[in-house]
Amino acid sequence: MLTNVEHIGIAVRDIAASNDLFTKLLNVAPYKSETIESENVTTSFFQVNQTKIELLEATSSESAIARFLEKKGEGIHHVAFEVDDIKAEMERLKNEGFTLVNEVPKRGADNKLVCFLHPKGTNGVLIELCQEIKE
Ligand SMILES: CC[C@@H](C(=O)O)C(=O)SCCNC(=O)CCNC(=O)[C@H](O)C(C)(C)COP(=O)(O)OP(=O)(O)OC[C@H]1O[C@@H](n2cnc3c(N)ncnc32)[C@H](O)[C@@H]1OP(=O)(O)O
Ligand SMILES: [Co+2]
Repeated sequence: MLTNVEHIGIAVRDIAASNDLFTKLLNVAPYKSETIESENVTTSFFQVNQTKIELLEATSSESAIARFLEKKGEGIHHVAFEVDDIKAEMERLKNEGFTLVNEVPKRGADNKLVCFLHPKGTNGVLIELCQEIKE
């Protein structure tokens, strides 16, 4: 089951400058900054009541964020929904005809397992599913 909008991902060119901008905008500092080598991104997270803003800067030209910035420029990159059982949701959505970008959940930022749905099948919006890792 999809529970809530866990975060909104925003692609930025300069995460240090955007951290300052969003700190002023939201009147709160980021609670976390994390580089995810497997995704070639550096992230920072701001808590806004029940949801979060994730800023994403590319660390390599191979990054999905670098390609997005080149084609579309800075802006909203994805919407992430929290799920209680990511494998069950992936199976359900696949059976509904959605295209999973990754067939196996992968480790994302902020202690989550994540899966993406291709934007070509979701009205042009990249959707992320994420489930908290309980250790
Ligand atoms: C930090 C971890 C994690 C978290 O825990 O929160 C993250 O959020 S990581 C975020 C970065 N990682 C990803 O986005 C991984 C998933 N995305 C992908 O694998 C790829 O971006 C893609 C969706 C499969 C597309 O890549 P690719 O097939 O290599 O081709 P293009 O980059 O050329 O794009 C093809 C096509 O799709 C459009 N597109 C791409 N990204 C988006 C997007 N975010 N929103 C909307 N549309 C998007 C792109 O414009 C191309 O369209 P056309 O030019 O019309 O063909
Ligand atoms: Co994300």
